[in-house]
Amino acid sequence: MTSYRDLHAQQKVVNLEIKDNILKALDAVEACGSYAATGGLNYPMPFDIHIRKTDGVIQCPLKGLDQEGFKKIKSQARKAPYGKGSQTIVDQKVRYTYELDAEQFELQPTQKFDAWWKSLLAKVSKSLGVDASNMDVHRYKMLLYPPGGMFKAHTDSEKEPGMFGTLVITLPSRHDGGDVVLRHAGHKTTYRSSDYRFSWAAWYSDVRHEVKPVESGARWVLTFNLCARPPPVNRPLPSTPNVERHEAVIHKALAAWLSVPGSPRWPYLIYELDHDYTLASIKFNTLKGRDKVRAQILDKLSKKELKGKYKLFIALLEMEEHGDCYFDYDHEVGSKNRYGGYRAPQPPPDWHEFREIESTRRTMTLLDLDGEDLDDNLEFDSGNFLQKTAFSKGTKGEEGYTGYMGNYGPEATHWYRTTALVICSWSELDYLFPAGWEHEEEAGGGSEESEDQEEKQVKSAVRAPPPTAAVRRPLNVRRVAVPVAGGKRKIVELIDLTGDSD
Ligand SMILES: O=C(O)CCC(=O)C(=O)O
Ligand SMILES: [Fe+2]
Repeated sequence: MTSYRDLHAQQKVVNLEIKDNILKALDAVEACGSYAATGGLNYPMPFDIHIRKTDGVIQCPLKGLDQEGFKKIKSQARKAPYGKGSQTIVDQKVRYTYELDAEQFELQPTQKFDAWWKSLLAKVSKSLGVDASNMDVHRYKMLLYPPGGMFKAHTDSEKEPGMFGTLVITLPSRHDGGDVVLRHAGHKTTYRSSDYRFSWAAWYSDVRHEVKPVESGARWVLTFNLCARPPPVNRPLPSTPNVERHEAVIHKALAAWLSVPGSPRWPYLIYELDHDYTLASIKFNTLKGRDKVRAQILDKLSKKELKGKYKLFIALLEMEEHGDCYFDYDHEVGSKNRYGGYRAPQPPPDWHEFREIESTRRTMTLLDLDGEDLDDNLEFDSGNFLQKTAFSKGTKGEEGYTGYMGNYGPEATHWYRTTALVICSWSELDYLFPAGWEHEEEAGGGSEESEDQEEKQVKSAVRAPPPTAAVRRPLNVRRVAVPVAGGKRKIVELIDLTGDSD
């Protein structure tokens, strides 16, 4: 007969397997890029633009397009058509923008152009998950959107052999509206070119996208065809990442975890992100590359197929290690040298190894995907990390050090920080919020919702009252070791009063 102990041990093995499968499923997302990517560019631009005319050239105003510049460019342009079946037609209700062909204008590079272009293409190819050395980029059109200018939802046709995507560079011209909304496999990305002076966006050709009407000003862009090099004959073109396949694998792995009956399963799981984010930048819509794809998949599953089963958070986590450390008396207190002279104490090194450690792990901030800051300073268990070594990415953290104090040996504190996604089972949210939490229960089940409804979805109000036992401290505290009398060091807390402290 199997004993309770054996059963327990078996369950533990099953649970470890479940955890491992979730880790593998999330790590696998690493293999693919995003279906679309966007980013800002540093001004000034490393090129000038000339528009060719029969009787000369128009030098484009790159400080920002004004009325006069707009008129000049428009005078050389035509209304852009769009493809309808095998025809191209002009219909202002579907597409309203002016266009110039690649032959009508010239980019005149400055000295910095080559390095700039290389680094831009590296960003584009990395975010789309394409090998940069196999990508050619061909200038295609200059587009000018007047107020009211727009382009209804469409996918891009293959403008030349090997084309698999589009790159857009938005040139300096003030405008409101004109957002490009990109949708793929139930996911949505918005490229708000009006937020930048100079910026880029890229997407795979099969990604459905629309340019929302420009409300004021003019939107001025260059478009480029992203092509596979050399044009493949029997080789498939780079294509949109198979987000659905990843989604299915992650769904299965999470469902296995969520269906384990109660304890001893992990009530919440922590997945360390690829990139580092600061308190200011840690938000769902500022996640980068694969972090974003992972968060999008987990978010979608939590709202659809696994609705009501788990809640997703983004967190900035801190591990604090405190303890006695090894001490070199002669080094830090000073000593006599062999000629009877005195050797002055040396400043302690920046980093000390511990003899014994006590460690605690806390959240510095915990946000839901709407950016709502739910709490900080919640203790968490590193056993919930999916990665085998938590805080693995970081190099050495920060150290606070108290030197030799007569009766006491030297002590040090090390702090490490990392950012992570926290996936918490709905029924066990109180493990994460031990002092209790209030929420509007999210209905279980996996009903499909329309995109509009989804956007309007009422925020689930998870509120964690301050933990009673935990000491709350301001978020933007930095602890540093400062020298004090006698060549010693003391840990002080520096509080940045300019930022928002909790
Ligand atoms: O204006 C843009 O950013 C995109 C234009 C576009 O979708 C296209 O030319 O196919
Ligand atoms: Fe397009």
